[in-house]
Parts: sequence; C-alpha cells; structure tokens
Amino acid sequence: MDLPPSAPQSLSSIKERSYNRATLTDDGIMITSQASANPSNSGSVSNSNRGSGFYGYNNSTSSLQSAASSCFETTSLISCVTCLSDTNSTDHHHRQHGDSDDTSGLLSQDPDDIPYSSVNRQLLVNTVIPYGRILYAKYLENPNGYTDNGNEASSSKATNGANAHDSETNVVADASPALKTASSDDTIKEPFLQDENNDGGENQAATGRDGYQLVEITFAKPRRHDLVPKRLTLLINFFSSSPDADVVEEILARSYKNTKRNRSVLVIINPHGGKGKAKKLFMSKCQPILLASRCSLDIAYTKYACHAVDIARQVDVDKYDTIACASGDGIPYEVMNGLYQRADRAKAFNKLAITQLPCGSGNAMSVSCHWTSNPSYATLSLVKGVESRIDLMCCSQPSYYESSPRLSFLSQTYGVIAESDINTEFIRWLGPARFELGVAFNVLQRKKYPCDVWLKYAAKSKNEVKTHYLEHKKKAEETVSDVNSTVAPEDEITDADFVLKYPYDKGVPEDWEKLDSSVTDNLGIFYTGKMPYMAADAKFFPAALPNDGTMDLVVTDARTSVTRMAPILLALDKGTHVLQPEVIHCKIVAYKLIPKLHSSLFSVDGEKFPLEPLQVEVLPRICKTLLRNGCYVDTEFDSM
Ligand SMILES: Nc1ncnc2c1ncn2[C@@H]1O[C@H](COP(=O)(O)OP(=O)(O)OP(=O)(O)O)[C@@H](O)[C@H]1O
Repeated sequence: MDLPPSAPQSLSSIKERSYNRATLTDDGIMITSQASANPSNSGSVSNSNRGSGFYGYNNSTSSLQSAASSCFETTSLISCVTCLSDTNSTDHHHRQHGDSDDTSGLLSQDPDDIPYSSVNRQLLVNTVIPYGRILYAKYLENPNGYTDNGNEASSSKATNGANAHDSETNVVADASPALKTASSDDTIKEPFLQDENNDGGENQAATGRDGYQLVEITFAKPRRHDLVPKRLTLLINFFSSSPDADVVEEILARSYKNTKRNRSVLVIINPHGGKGKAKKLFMSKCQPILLASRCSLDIAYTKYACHAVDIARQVDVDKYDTIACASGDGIPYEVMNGLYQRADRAKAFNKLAITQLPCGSGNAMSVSCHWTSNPSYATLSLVKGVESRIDLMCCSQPSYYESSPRLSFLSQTYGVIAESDINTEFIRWLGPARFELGVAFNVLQRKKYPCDVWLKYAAKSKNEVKTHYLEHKKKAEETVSDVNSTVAPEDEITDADFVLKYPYDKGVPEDWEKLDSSVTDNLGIFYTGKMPYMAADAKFFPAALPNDGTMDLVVTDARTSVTRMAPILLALDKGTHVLQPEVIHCKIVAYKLIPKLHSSLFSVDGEKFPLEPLQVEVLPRICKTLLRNGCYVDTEFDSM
C-alpha cells in the first residue's frame, strides 16, 4: 500500500516526539502524565532525564513543538497508512483510574463504554488501557536511544532474524489448492505490521534508566461500532527487584492471562456467507486484529457446498491450533463433521479449537461463545478467549448412520421452527424477517406436526432444570477459576469418547420415557439446543451450558391459543418463554423422534435433514472452542 503524500516518509521523524508516561496497574496500563509540547508542562519528566536520547526527543523548542502532536503521532501515522483513520474515533470517551474494566465489559459495543480516551489526541492522565484490549507489546528502542543516522533498527540489538521469521509465519504458504495464504492478493498486508517486523528492539529485556522503559503497545481501540488495532508509545515506569525484570513480558503475560498467544489459525471463509459479505467483513474487521495480535494465518475459501467438510478432513492438524470460520453457523458445523470423519479424530479435536468469526447470516455460535455478533469484537474474543470443551450432539438417521452419524453443535428442530427456517429459503431476500414471518404464519395456522418422542431425561421438571443449571454453572465457574490460577488441566479426549451409548440399531432403551401422545399428536415446536442463542435476538435455550452433558429441549402444543403463543414467542429475546406453563422445557441426554408426517423435514444446525426417525445423544466435551471469559454469554437464567 502506498503512503499518502501527507504521511511522514522517514522513521527518523518519529523519534522527535514526546510520550505519555504510564505505569502498570492490576487492570491495565495507566497513563500517569500526558505528552506535552512544552517542557514545563511535561509532568513528571525529571530535569535529569529531560532531553536525554532515552526519551527520543531533544530539548530544542522547535523539536518539542513538533512533538506536540502527542503520543498519537505514531497512531495517526499508522492509521493513515493502513486506512484506519481515526478521524471519527470516539476519543472523547474516557475512563478514569479506579473505573477500569476487566474483560467482561470490554466487548460491549456501546461507544459510551470505551475505557480510554484522548483530548486533542492526547490520553488523559489516569486513563487505563485494560489488559483485555492489549494485543501486543514490544520495546521500541533500547535504553541508549536512537542513533543519529535515523536508523532505528541499528540502535538496537539485532533481532531482525526473529522478526523476519515472524513475518514469514504471518504469511505461511500452503500447497493445498483449497488454501489461500495470507500473502495472496486477497490479503491486505498491514504496513504497521511490516514496520513492527522491522523493529530492532523487540522483546529485549531493556533495563531503563530510573526504571523507565520505552514500550510500544498495540491495542484494540473502539472506532464507531468496531475495534481497530492502534499503536501507542509509552514511557513505562517499571520498578522490579528482579534483575531479569522484563516489562514487555509482564504486559504480555497480563494481557494473555489464561489464553494462548500467537495462535496459529486456519481461517475458512465462505465467500457466499452473509449474503456475499463474509470475505469483506473478515478482511476489514477481523484480519487486522488477528495480525496485530501476531497470530499466523492461512486462509481457505469454500468453493462449493460442504467444501469445509473436505477441508477439515484434510487439514494438517499439526500446523494449527485454531480453525476460525468466517461464516455463518454452517461452516463450523461442516468443520466439526469433517474432523469427525478423520481416522485421527481424537487427536484433531484435542489439537484444534473451532470458533466462529460472525460473517454469515446466522451467527448463533459467536453470539453464544464470543457474546457478540460483531466481527471485530468476536475477533478480540478469539484472541483472548479461554480454550474450553463443549459437548456435541450425535445424530443418527437410517439413511446415513451406518456410514457416519452427523455431529451437531447447535440444535435440531422439527415442526414450526424447522419449516420456518428451511422452507422459507425462497424468500431469503427478506433477511431475518423471513424466519419470523414463517413462524408467525405457521403458528397462526396452528399447524400440527405429529410424531412419537422418547426421552432420556437429565432434568424433567422446570424446578429440576433450575437446580441442574445452578449446580453445573457453579461447577463450571470453579473450573474456570482453577484455570485462572494454574495451567489448564490436561483434558484430552480419546477414541472411546466417540463411542455411542445408544446406537440407533439397538432400539429405544427401557429407561427412556415416551412423551405424552396428547402432546406429540399435536406438536407445534420440537427444538433441542446446546447453545443459549439461536440468533442474535433469540435466547431460545437460556439454561444451556457448554459441557453439562445435556441438551435443552423446548416443546409446544399446536393447540395453544394464538393469544397465548404470541407472548410466548415475543419473550424469546428475554428467554422467559421457557417459564410459561404451556411450554415444556427439560434437559435430556438423548432422544428419539419418529415423525408421523409424510412431508416435512428436520433442521440440524440450520441444515436440512431428511424426514426419517432421528436419534440423538450428547457426546460430552468432545469439541474445543474459545469462550469469552471461559463461559457462554450470561443468559440471566438463574435470576428468572
Ligand atoms: N462456494 C460455495 N458455493 C455454494 N455453497 C456454499 C459455498 N461455500 C459454502 N457453501 C454453503 O453455504 C451454506 C451456508 O453457509 P454459512 O452458514 O456460512 O452462511 P450463512 O450466510 O449463515 O448462510 P445461511 O443464510 O444459509 O445461514 C453451507 O451449507 C455451505 O456448505
């Protein structure tokens, strides 16, 4: 990408600048004094240090005036050359020290919730940049300062080899024709990353004079509705009794607590996803954050329906730790099934975390796991997420179970919802409204979907569901806090974990209970789910938990009056529909449904499945994914 004419052309111009001073707090990096053009206003910069090469500026008035453009000079330069212009940024928002945030509040899309700010492009004193937002940190220079020839790199210990390697790993080539690498035309190589790769002082344990060290951080900064990576140069006050103290390592350790740094990601983009916008969304909203976080990326584009199954079947499991589906919910479904069909499936599910970057029309996985349907915020959640095990559901029907059952991570449905989801494809142009219209139409008609259903209960009554939920949620929270304090426990699965307890051909076990036929003869909705949200505004399964070994079931009776059904459906956004007396809500570990209709269908994770008997059981903890803060988005079910 060419530099715009107005952009500074030489790195030597950058050295004439002032920096914000900062210190590390428990929550983030706190600005302790503002950058200033006027030496008399330069806060706590001591006389003995002022003007030293260490600060990167000399003490001539003109230089200091040129430095008046503040610590954001770097940022604005970078913004300029990477088209990440900050012009309309929400810099006026700020959060004072003591009002700092943890990661739980960081992914909010509310611009009022921005935890740092600047006035006249300068960060306010006491602003805290939370660790949850920090993507990367490095030493900008060694403590001896820049040399006079304007060559930054030459003033530092040579680490360019490591950075060249870095740059190579960012653009891994792959022989597979299905895979397009991040160095292809489709990838905008961010100049700020190249700049970083050329830096000479990266990750050196510099020991600064008086404990001050010049560090550059890259952080995710809110801009309009999104997050964009920005850089900021800070003079950090870091005192430590240890001779090996390394402030950059300390910042990175705090910023990536309980998470893996430098993920190796295979991104699968469905170019048709999200009405054809998936690729553009990924490139503009997700890729900059992944690259700024020093993840290495390979990109694969799906070229035909079910291509992601083939990609996952063939992927080099040793090469990646993450598969990120820049798509709707269809591609993660295909990836899980592709991995399931591999001979080394236990290894594949142990090695790879499957996650979604919400670039499709249905993004239930991202809403549930990353707590957002915004691609840039979901990417931050990917980068910072806690690797967690989730249960999957294994589906068997006569036409395919012998060759290979199908995995489902989200839901299976029969009746009103299935028909509204799949049979309204012809009115796709209506967008999400098509689904709601379909449901409304079928509910108004009070259409019945007779069937027989057998259930293996884990919690039958609504009270039992609540008790189960509270117990398992508490257990999950304890596990997450264990992970927080120690290294994640070894939690590997083996081939034995894939063996079905209730194979289809063995019939219905005796301890399964048949659902009352007065309900199943008049069935309206049959819907099972493993994640809380089925769409951004449909909290269909508020009691769903990642790995409690159960799926949630919601059943309605088509004879329920329209005046009762309307408020039930309208309560979907709050999730309180499950509390209504007309709604059956239970937790089950397995079920069998035999349809009694000749023309209808099942929808499994949004895919059309044949109208045949369907038997499903939970496969506990089979899949690894990334959960923000180690849990599903809070549904507030415990307080319902
Ligand atoms: N190149 C392609 N051509 C045709 N179909 C494709 C292609 N790539 C992927 N698909 C199919 O598109 C389907 C939907 O994918 P995905 O969930 O990512 O998108 P989406 O925007 O959420 O779509 P939907 O609106 O159907 O939910 C999947 O079944 C997948 O097999």
